[in-house]
Amino acid sequence: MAREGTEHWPATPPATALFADDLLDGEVALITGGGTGIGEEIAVAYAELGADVAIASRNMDHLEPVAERIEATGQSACATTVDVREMDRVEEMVETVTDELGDITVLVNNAGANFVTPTESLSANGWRSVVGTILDGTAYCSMAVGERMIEHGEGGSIISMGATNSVNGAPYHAHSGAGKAGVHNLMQTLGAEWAKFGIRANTIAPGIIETEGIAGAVGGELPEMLLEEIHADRFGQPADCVPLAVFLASPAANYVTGAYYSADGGHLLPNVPF
Ligand SMILES: CCCCCCCCC/C=C/C(=O)SCCNC(=O)CCNC(=O)[C@H](O)C(C)(C)COP(=O)(O)OP(=O)(O)OC[C@H]1O[C@@H](n2cnc3c(N)ncnc32)[C@H](O)[C@@H]1OP(=O)(O)O
Ligand SMILES: NC(=O)C1=CN([C@@H]2O[C@H](COP(=O)(O)OP(=O)(O)OC[C@H]3O[C@@H](n4cnc5c(N)ncnc54)[C@H](OP(=O)(O)O)[C@@H]3O)[C@@H](O)[C@H]2O)C=CC1
Repeated sequence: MAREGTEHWPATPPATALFADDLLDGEVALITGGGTGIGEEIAVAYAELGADVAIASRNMDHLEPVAERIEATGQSACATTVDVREMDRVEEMVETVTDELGDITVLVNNAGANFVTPTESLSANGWRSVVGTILDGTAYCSMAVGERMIEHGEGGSIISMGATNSVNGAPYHAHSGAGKAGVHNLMQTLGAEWAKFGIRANTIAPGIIETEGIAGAVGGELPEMLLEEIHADRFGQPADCVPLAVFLASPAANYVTGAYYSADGGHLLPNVPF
């Protein structure tokens, strides 16, 4: 099933082959959900490019092996548990990371949740569990880290994982689509409000990326028929999302805020002439 690359749509090379190896020297990055999938790939890439990296999620079993991968690059790591749906846990996380690694300069709101279900079968608790993680979690982490960035006075970069499902509706994952649309709007708001503090806020919107998380969300393997909608004729891999996350964390994006970048192999583009 995995399609890492095809003749016309080869695999995205590792960050070390694309960027200067000191690009993120001096940065302290916090990546929520950094123990699995896309977040893990971003965490390791940031460390390989010189950042100290903190990762946080509910389950320490996910985090410890990734912290070891970060340390193997020679950078410092911090692994700490958090449920991003709870503001007091988020505040504790930010305190722990700041104590261990110093002031956070890059926040990646990557923790996510989804499952596929008809909306008429979606319970209030099901809605809350997903929207709480995606939208409340992104807001709480951005507010807690943003407050520190403002106090510290040296700006920073906030990067949130959106999704292409935020654009044209999200049949059978209404909670996710609505939450991700809110995430993009929130990044635009913060980009506007916090520009005066030198804080940039941007959204990356993956298409369909092969991870254990999405397999769980769709209840098994991704159906092959979905490829008919993807011009690249392959599903994405976590590595396909990394270059945008590196770019947005780096000085290359010093004039970029409120932006929305998709990494979706053309999933959002129409494939019929009418
Ligand atoms: C087709 C093409 C697509 C193509 C899809 C393309 C999508 C691209 C966009 C985004 C993709 C991704 O994010 S992929 C990444 C996904 N990653 C993850 O989901 C990882 C984290 N997930 C989780 O922790 C869990 O799966 C999740 C349920 C979301 C939260 O767990 P919690 O322990 O907080 O919650 P729980 O107590 O288990 O459940 C809370 C409520 O949700 C309900 N619930 C849980 N799973 C349910 C399910 N499958 N169907 C109905 N309802 C469900 C429960 O019954 C509860 O409601 P009550 O019974 O009423 O109490
Ligand atoms: N894969 C895809 O096709 C797409 C993914 N995305 C988005 O990209 C991001 C990464 O997705 P992907 O790598 O596939 O998914 P994963 O399921 O691998 O990653 C989600 C991560 O979030 C953490 N997490 C979930 N809920 C919480 C919570 N309440 N508090 C703290 N951490 C939490 C999980 O760790 P733990 O269980 O330890 O808490 C896990 O590490 C998500 O925001 C997702 O919505 C967007 C579009 C498509």
